[in-house]
Amino acid sequence: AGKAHRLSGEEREQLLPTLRAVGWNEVEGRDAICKEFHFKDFNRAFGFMTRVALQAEKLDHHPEWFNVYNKVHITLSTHECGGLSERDINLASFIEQVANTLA
Ligand SMILES: C[C@H](O)[C@H](O)[C@H]1CNC2=NC(N)=NC(=O)C2=N1
Repeated sequence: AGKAHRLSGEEREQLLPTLRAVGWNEVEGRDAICKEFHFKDFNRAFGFMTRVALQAEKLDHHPEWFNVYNKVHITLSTHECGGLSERDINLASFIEQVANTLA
């Protein structure tokens, strides 16, 4: 499930640009990243959440998220280390894969 240490500056320079390029942003005043996903309808949005939820359980690493109808807002951070860790990058990558197959 990846280490739970906070990402170093160097690791961030390596890992965050790819996620920024697909719409992830850093959260103001918090060491976390977030992104809003839009789907055609609630059914697809919830299907997306279901698949992410199952992977979150498998990784034992869970998103903070808000869903209203076809929109899902996701924030990722590692509570154990109080900031971004490898686990967040891994989960974000998985989330992108699922979103791309469901958009
Ligand atoms: C007990 C359980 O392993 C821990 O609480 C896990 C669960 N899911 C988690 N999710 C996230 N985002 N951060 C954590 O530190 C975390 N810890």
